[in-house]
Amino acid sequence: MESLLASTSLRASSFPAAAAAAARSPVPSRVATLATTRARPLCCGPKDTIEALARDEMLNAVELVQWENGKSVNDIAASQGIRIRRHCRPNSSMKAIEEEMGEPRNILEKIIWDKEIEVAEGHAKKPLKEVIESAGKAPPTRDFYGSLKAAYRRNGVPALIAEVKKASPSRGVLRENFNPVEIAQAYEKNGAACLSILTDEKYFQGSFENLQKVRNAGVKCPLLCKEFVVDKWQIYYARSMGADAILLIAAVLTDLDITYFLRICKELGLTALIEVHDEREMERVLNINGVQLIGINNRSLETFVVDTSNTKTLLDKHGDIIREKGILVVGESGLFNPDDVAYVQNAGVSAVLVGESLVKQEDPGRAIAGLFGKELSQ
Ligand SMILES: O=C(O)c1ccccc1NCC(=O)[C@H](O)[C@H](O)COP(=O)(O)O
Repeated sequence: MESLLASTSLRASSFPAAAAAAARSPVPSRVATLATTRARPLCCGPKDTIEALARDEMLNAVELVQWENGKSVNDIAASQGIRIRRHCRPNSSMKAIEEEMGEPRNILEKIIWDKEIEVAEGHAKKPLKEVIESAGKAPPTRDFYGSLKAAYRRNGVPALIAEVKKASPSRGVLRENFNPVEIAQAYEKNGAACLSILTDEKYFQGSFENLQKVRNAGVKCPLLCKEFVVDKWQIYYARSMGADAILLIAAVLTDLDITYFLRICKELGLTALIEVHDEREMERVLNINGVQLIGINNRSLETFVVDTSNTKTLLDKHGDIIREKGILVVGESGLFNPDDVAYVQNAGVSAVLVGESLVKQEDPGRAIAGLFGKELSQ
């Protein structure tokens, strides 16, 4: 493949802000050679991302240089501490991919590799242009962020994002008799501020149809599409199926991906919940403009280890800057009782995302009062 920047003539010199930044950049000699560099082929790359961000001068000079020099997506990701690799071969068989790259190193990487193939199939069935049109015709979004803020103020305990979750890779099937609409309605009736609907089929037995069904059943709580986003197609698709918010996982997405996806979310009126698990991811995300909502996952998606002290550790270190920026924090995973909720509330979260401990109960709606030690008002 020819270099993206070479083929689209997106060079620092074409973009005044990038060129100015280049002048200040610590790598002036490399920048100076931009116009003449014959770039190596890219392994793959979010072509549209680079084009759109370069057009709007949102790329800095260093990023441009990286692309111009043919750094692959995986090189750029690794330079940001991202351990999850992309295979970037969505039309190949998994066998061929594994022959080249070895087996996925952990469950998250496995999910992402399957997702790359699944998204390419989605594109083939419903091209991006069509999905964008459908997203444009969807009923307006409801305010996910505002709903969390209001519920926290109203109840004095973290606002609840209740998860409609049938199964998970770490726990297997959580609920045999699974009716997503009934569960969603029970959550809403019992004070959930927002709902999270898992849409991954292979690992969570969820679906985009579940999201659509819940939306069409008249549930008023804003809905988070809980998906493993690797491509903008999924964001438009989620909106077209009724999502009000979408999850973006920092362990998977580069800073550039997050920046670009945030821009798409803004255009669509979607709230983005940016999920972090460790120090490095938190630092990266706090340096990205436009972040409103950060989820701290207590579960490592690579090892499945759940540790609620993760929320406290990250907030002890970054709480001040988070409050200064007006960012809301969601404590995610492994919350089972009022003590767990109080612990993450004291650490500084304004909301919690809870699946297993609710969905496993016979009456998931009634389980909410058990989780908080009191009834929540709607
Ligand atoms: O839940 C898993 O096993 C899992 C595995 C790999 C990637 C993601 C996974 N879960 C997503 C979540 O983070 C949770 O569904 C969510 O935070 C709720 O957690 P819980 O209350 O512990 O069900």
